[in-house]
Amino acid sequence: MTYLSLSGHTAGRELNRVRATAPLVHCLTNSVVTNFTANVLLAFGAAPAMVVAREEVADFAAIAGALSVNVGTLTAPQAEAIRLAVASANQAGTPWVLDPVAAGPLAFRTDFCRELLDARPTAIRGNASEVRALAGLASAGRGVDSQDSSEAAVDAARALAERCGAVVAVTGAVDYVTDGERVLAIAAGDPLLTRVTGTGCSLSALVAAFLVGASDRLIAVASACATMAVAGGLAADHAPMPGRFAVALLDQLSLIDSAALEGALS
Ligand SMILES: Nc1ncnc2c1ncn2[C@@H]1O[C@H](COP(=O)(O)OP(=O)(O)OP(=O)(O)O)[C@@H](O)[C@H]1O
Ligand SMILES: Cc1ncsc1CCO
Ligand SMILES: [Mg+2]
Repeated sequence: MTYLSLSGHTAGRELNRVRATAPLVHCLTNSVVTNFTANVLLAFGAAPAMVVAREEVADFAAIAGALSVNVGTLTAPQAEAIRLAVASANQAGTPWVLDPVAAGPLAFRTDFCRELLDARPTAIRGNASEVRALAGLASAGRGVDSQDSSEAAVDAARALAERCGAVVAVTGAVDYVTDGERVLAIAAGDPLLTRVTGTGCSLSALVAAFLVGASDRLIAVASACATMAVAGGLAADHAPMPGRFAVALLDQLSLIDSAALEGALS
């Protein structure tokens, strides 16, 4: 398969577009990464709000710019709140992102993710095993092959995107972002991004921010992925240990600009 590459110029234009509006992102995320996710959005220049009560989520999802849903520490009450938020987002035309943390081996969250796929997320952002698990659900036995390769992950992402009408980002050493037809590859980042909790989860919230007002959702999602990956690479240059890296990542998310993206992406 031929992958398209995201130009630094395009990603930089998207970055400027998002920063200029400081979009409000409603996050229903897991308890491990809630604080880090809020800090990632704030550092970049978006506005987070972790409104979680079932009594409030529907009202808030209708006025937020975007909604980010993450099942990492899913509980039955949170699932109920997510249902209400997603229904309200869909009714209001608010874009929403699904982060299917650990979908596959655990029945409760996997069944819930299946239900959420039927509610048609605007975008899905997960790692390879999560995307392959969801694609297995979505294809209902259509047989996404089981090799552990990035090609299999891209096949799974495309199958999932076709089935749901979502843009799917499958992240790892290289991020692949697809709408089922086009596939953009982003080769950036640093392995330290995997040594701190919540980089993927907070990227999903950043994806939500980039979807607000986007004219091309594939480009918007890919640009969010590029922003996190390039900021991660710059942070690793400054702080090559996990603790300092986590802090440096926030710093680089605040410093990153279109010139940095143009310099880092071919
Ligand atoms: N081996 C790697 N080298 C460089 N960058 C990586 C590598 N693995 C992941 N990344 C980057 O790390 C970020 C998070 O992606 P990852 O696939 O690890 O998410 P995740 O598994 O959902 O994370 P979490 O659930 O811990 O939040 C992305 O920006 C991705 O590009
Ligand atoms: C460590 C962990 N456990 C549940 S969610 C989470 C954060 C990474 O997704
Ligand atoms: Mg994750």
